[in-house]
Amino acid sequence: TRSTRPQRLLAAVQKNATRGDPRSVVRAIDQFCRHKEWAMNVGDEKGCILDSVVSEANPTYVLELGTYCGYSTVRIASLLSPNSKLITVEFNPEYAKIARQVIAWAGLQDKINLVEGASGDLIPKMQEMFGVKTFDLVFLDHWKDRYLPDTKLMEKCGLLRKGSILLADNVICPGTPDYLEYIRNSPQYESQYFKSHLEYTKVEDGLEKSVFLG
Ligand SMILES: Nc1ncnc2c1ncn2[C@@H]1O[C@H](/C=C/CNC(=O)c2cc([N+](=O)[O-])cc(O)c2O)[C@@H](O)[C@H]1O
Ligand SMILES: [Mg+2]
Repeated sequence: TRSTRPQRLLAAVQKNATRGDPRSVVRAIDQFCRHKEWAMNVGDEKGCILDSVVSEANPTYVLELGTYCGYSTVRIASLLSPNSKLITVEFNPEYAKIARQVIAWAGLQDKINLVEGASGDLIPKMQEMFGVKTFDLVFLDHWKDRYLPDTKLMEKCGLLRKGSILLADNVICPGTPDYLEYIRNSPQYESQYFKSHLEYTKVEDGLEKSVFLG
């Protein structure tokens, strides 16, 4: 049977990227998506904004919601300091299988915990499963109608501390109107919009960075 797009993306990584070199993995995926087949990675333009937020936060514990093929997983983990951890959540086993191989090719499997399942089920178990108390940074990039419920769930489970950063992809395209409305009007968050473009296109999109005030 015909291969899937994630399988072709992985093949492009294995063909064009150097084992153990995360930046070459990121570059190989961006080349593939820009010149061969579009895919819903955060991409190179928004990726630079992601890099600056991660570097500035210098987080010890990171949570990513929606691994897909592991592009942003690798991009974030490549910037983390030695004893920090990225936990990434993915409920599609096919995508998880591809992402594990992309992460392994980048040589980042020791920094990353990919856990298969639905965010709504796993968020309440983060403390017991991984010994996490709170997350310093959360990257939201899963189904857009899950951003708000999962943010409220993280608040309820005490996974956010004063200064925790939420960084949300696609707040314009495809758009997360209920999340934006909540987070921009809540006295518990200080938000900032980083205008950019939908990955590999000229369509407007952007990232919303929100600091939890506790
Ligand atoms: N509750 C949940 N728990 C665990 N994993 C979950 C989940 N909901 C979704 N996922 C996973 O997260 C990814 C979904 C991303 C949706 N992004 C998108 O739909 C998307 C679309 C466009 N676009 O259409 O241009 C551009 C983008 O940057 C996008 O992120 C998939 O890998 C999916 O399996
Ligand atoms: Mg996205």
